[in-house]
Amino acid sequence: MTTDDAVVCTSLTVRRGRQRALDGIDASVARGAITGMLGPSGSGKSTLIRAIVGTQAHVQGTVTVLGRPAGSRALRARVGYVTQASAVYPDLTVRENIAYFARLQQRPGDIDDVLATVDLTALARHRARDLSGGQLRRVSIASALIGEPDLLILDEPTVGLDPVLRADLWHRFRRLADSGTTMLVSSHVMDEADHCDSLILLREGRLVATTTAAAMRAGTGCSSLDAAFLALLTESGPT
Ligand SMILES: Nc1ncnc2c1ncn2[C@@H]1O[C@H](COP(=O)(O)OP(=O)(O)OP(=O)(O)O)[C@@H](O)[C@H]1O
Repeated sequence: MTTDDAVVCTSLTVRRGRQRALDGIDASVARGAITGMLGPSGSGKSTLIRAIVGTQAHVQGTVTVLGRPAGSRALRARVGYVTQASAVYPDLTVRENIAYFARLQQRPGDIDDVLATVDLTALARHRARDLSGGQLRRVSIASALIGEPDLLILDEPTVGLDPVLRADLWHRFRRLADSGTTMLVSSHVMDEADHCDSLILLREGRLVATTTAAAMRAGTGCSSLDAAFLALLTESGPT
């Protein structure tokens, strides 16, 4: 972990009911890069994201975001968070949705720039209720981008999208990272690791590894990332 880290989690444990949804996680997110948070359903990805955003209860350990404790008031304008649930008003147009979120920001970005970033310029006047699932996902992302966050956190943004739309979204995430936005993106699709600069791998609330797709393949001898993940699980032993 270095001063270039946007997020540092130390000994992070979260109890949900009787269970530890996260158990002693030490992990970091490098600035200006794409970090993928990968693991099967129920492995703790959303819980870890909420701990980083500062909305998770029963957090033990420390989570530092952009040099401040997670959830600090000063971070509100600097961290964008796109949840799995849609944050789009169906009766408003695409532009009206983004304009609404812009009004919640002290220093909003330019709506036309944000529309262009997510390729929604041509749909700006369409009502959100008439959009496809992939288009709606881009409206949610635009609503977070309008705050010009330093750190953008996306919880399973590609779930349910076809391969073409998924590839398109990853292309846009890369452009955002190249322009200096730190990206933390969760997924349960191991193939998406190839789009990330570094990886946080989770299983049943525990950290399996912090690694890269190349290191996963080299270390396990598996060309398929699914197979490499399964090999890492075997190496890391039973939970
Ligand atoms: N409200 C809750 N109360 C108690 N336990 C919960 C609650 N929500 C989730 N959990 C448990 O916490 C653990 C982590 O869940 P979490 O939603 O963080 O996983 P995830 O990796 O994001 O899963 P998915 O990919 O399905 O969204 C799971 O074992 C889940 O059953």
